[in-house]
Amino acid sequence: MTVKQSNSLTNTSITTVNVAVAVIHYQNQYLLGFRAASQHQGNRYEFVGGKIDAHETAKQGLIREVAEETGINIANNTAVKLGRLHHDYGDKQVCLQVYRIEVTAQQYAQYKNLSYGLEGQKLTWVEEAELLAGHYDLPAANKTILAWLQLPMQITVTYPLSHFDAASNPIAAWLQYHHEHITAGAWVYMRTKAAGTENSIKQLLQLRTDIQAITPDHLDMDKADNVEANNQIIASHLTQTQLMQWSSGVAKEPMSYSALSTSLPLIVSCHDVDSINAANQLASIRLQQQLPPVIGIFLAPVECTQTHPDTPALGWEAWSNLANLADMPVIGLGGLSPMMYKQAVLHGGVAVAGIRQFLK
Ligand SMILES: Nc1nc2c([nH]c(=O)n2[C@H]2C[C@H](O)[C@@H](COP(=O)(O)OP(=O)(O)OP(=O)(O)O)O2)c(=O)[nH]1
Repeated sequence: MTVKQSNSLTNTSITTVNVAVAVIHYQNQYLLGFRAASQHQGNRYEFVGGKIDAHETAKQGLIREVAEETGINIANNTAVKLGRLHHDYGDKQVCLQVYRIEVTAQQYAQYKNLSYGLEGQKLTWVEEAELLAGHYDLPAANKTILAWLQLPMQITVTYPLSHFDAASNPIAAWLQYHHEHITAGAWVYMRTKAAGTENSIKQLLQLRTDIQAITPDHLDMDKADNVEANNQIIASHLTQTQLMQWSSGVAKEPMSYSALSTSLPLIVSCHDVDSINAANQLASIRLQQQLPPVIGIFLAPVECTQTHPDTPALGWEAWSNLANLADMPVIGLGGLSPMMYKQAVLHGGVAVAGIRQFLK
């Protein structure tokens, strides 16, 4: 069933098909369907899903479609909102409302040998690493979903350089501390909160080739002495202030697109409704311009923190309401520990991040 939606970017009325998409997995096994040749985007793999009926919410459509196509009842599973994305296929415009659902061990045991769905379509469980490496031919819109799925369950944030002000050489102290205390294989947001730290970040990446980095958007990593470490940099980060500056620039001159990283996916920080709306606008423009997507937002502070004692905490309920507004995966930040991952998921998040409790 189709719905009319107003596209705020072009201000024209277009017909968009709202689709519920279920990224169903059990640990690192993901369920894919195969679209029949006669269907739109036929002969491609897909996540289970289909059109949301006019009387349904996205989650109701998701539960119905999964049951109709596979027989799996996900009504009692947690559906984690990954995001919403518009895609123009030329012959059809879709708005995919994407959720990740981990089935239970019992459900997996019951359905792991399922090779055909209830509508006669082929179904297959595939390895996460192969799916994310692009080994399965999915519709073009799914490229963004795969980028979202790369996000880990937890992200470490570095201490700012100022934390080491008492040391005789704060930069050396920052480097040594993080060299020793970052956990193996971590994703690390390199928040030094200081200019001219490109080389320190690069040195840390050379010392810790096992980690992946999110670097501040204003840092020009190409300026670092040698840039081999760049393949460890997987995203660029925008503060809420940078995001709002970008947004007001676009409001003044709608056709302008300022020089945010065009080579890397973005992760942005948000604290309120206005910044989430700006992040959604940024994500939408990047999709239209076929630039690497906004893969997540840090939504903070969930709880009070030592680093920002004067900033009032949102609390999980307000955090959850804000997280719902975001068109991309949401990462909890502020006073959290890795143990709070499950709580974040129950409130609509995909990951947790922090400094102290994420370092060893
Ligand atoms: N199910 C699903 N659809 C996707 C994915 N990616 C993507 O671009 N799409 C598009 C393809 C289709 O244009 C649209 C889904 O519509 P559909 O035709 O499968 O919906 P439906 O099951 O209600 O279909 P039908 O019975 O009316 O044929 O969304 C995906 O991963 N899963």
